[in-house]
Amino acid sequence: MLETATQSRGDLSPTTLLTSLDGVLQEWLPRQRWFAGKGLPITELAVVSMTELQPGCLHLLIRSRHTGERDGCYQLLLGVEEDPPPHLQHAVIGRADAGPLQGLTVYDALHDPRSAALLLERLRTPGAAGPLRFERDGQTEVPPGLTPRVLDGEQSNTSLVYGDLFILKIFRRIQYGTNPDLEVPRALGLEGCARVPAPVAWFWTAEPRGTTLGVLQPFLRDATDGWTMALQALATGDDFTDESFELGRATAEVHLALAEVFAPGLPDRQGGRRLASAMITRLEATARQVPALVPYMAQLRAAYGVVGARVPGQPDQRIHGDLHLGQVLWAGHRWYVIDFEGEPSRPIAERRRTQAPVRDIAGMLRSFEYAAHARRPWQPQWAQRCREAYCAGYASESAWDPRKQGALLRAYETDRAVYEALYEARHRPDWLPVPMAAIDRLAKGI
Ligand SMILES: Nc1ncnc2c1ncn2[C@@H]1O[C@H](COP(=O)(O)OP(=O)(O)O)[C@@H](O)[C@H]1O
Ligand SMILES: O=P(O)(O)O[C@H]1O[C@H](CO)[C@@H](O[C@H]2O[C@H](CO)[C@@H](O)[C@H](O)[C@H]2O)[C@H](O)[C@H]1O
Repeated sequence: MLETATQSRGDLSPTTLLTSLDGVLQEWLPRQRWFAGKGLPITELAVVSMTELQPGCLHLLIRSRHTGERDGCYQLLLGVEEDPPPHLQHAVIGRADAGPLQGLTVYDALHDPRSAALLLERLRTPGAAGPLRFERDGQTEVPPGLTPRVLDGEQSNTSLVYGDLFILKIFRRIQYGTNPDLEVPRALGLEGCARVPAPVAWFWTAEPRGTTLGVLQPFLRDATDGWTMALQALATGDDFTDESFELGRATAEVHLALAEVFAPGLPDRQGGRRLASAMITRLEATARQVPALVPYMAQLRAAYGVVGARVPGQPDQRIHGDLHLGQVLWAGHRWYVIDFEGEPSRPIAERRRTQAPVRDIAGMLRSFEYAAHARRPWQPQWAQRCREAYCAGYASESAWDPRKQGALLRAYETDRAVYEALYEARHRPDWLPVPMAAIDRLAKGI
C-alpha cells in the first residue's frame, strides 16, 4: 500500500510523484478515449494538484503539454499497490520505475470498488479533502454502501453507477471553472424541469479556480439512449418518426426551460458577423488537420453567410451545446436530456454563452443522418423522415418552427459537421466518412 511506500520512502510531493509517474503516464494517457493530445508527442507532464484521498488512493490533476495546440488538464484517480488483486489487472497503468513509488504498481482506481465507494462516501458527507470540496443538494437521500460499477461504452468521461440508483460522472479533461454539466441541470432541477436528471451531489476543486470535477445524479435504470434506439429501428426497418416527434417536443421543452432560468441575450448584426467569422475560422483550422475538407472550402464558407446577415429575431439563450442521439435517454415512455457539457473541445466560457437554439436542432438533425449512415445500406429516406418529424415536434411545443429557417439550419449543420469531422479524425478515424458525407451534401446545397 502507498501508506507503506510514503512512510518508508520519504515525502510524496507533486514533483517527486512525477518522477514516479512520468514514464507510465506518457504511455497510458494517449491510449485513453478522453485524451485530446493523441498523435502529438507529449513534451511535458506536470502535477497541477495532488490529494491523497486515503493511503493508496491519489486524486490528481495532470497537465500535459504538446508541440501542437492540444494541451490539456486531466483528472485521474490512481491506486498504488505492490500487487493489485487480479480483478484490477485490466486497470493497471504500469509499474513505477523511479521516485517515491518505485517498484509499485499504479492503476486506474475508478475501477477499484474500494475507491469508488470512498468517492460516494465523500459525496454523502459534504466537506473538504485538501483543495477538493464535496457538496450535495441536501434533499435527496443517498444510502451508504451502494455497489459501484464502471459504465462501459464510448464516453468522453468516466461514469460510475452506484446500485443502479445513482450515476457519478467524473470529468476527465478538465477546463478551469464551473462545468455547464453541473450548472445547467442544477438550475433546471431547481426550476422543476422534469426532462433533465438533476444533480444530487458534486465535487470540485478550490484550486485551480472553482473547477467542477464530478456530478452525481439519479440513474434512469431502464433507459435506452436515442442512438441505440435509432440503430435498432434501422436494423429492424421500424419507423422512428413518433420517437423523433417526441424528441423534438422534449428539445423544445428544455429550450423553453433554459430560457426561463438563464437570462437570454438578443442577437445583433455584429454578433452574427462575429459568429460567421468564428465558424469560418473553425472551418479553416479544421481543414489544416482534416485535409479532406479542403476541396469544399468555398461552398462551406458561403453557407455561413446567412449567420452573418442574421437580423434580431429568435433570441440567443443557453442551449445544450452538443445535442445528439447519444445525449437523450428514453425511459418510461419519455425522453430525458443529459450531458450539458457542450462540445468538449470548446473553451468553457464559450460553452456557457447564450447561443442560437438552432445549434441544438442542427446537432440532432445531424445525428439522424449519422445513425442512417452507420447501417448498410445507407438509408437517407429514413433520416429525412426522422428529421422532418423532429422539427414538427419542436414546432408543436415552441413559438417557432425550425423548418422556416432552412438556410440558418443549414449553416449550423455545416458548422456541426465540421466539428464532427475534427472529432472523428481525432478520436475515431474510421468514422470520418460519416461527417464527410454530410459535408459533401451540404456543400452541394442538398
Ligand atoms: N441519469 C442517467 N441515467 C441512466 N444512464 C445515464 C444517465 N446519465 C448518463 N447515463 C449513461 O451514461 C452515458 C454517458 O453519459 P454522458 O453524460 O453522455 O457522458 P460523456 O460526456 O462522458 O459522454 C450515457 O450515454 C448513458 O448511457
Ligand atoms: O462524448 P459526448 O457524448 O460528449 O460527444 C462526443 O462524442 C460523440 C460520439 O460518442 C460525438 O457524436 C457523434 O457520434 C454520435 C454517434 O456515436 C452521433 O450520435 C452524433 O450525432 C455525432 O455528432 C459528439 O459529436 C462528441 O462531441
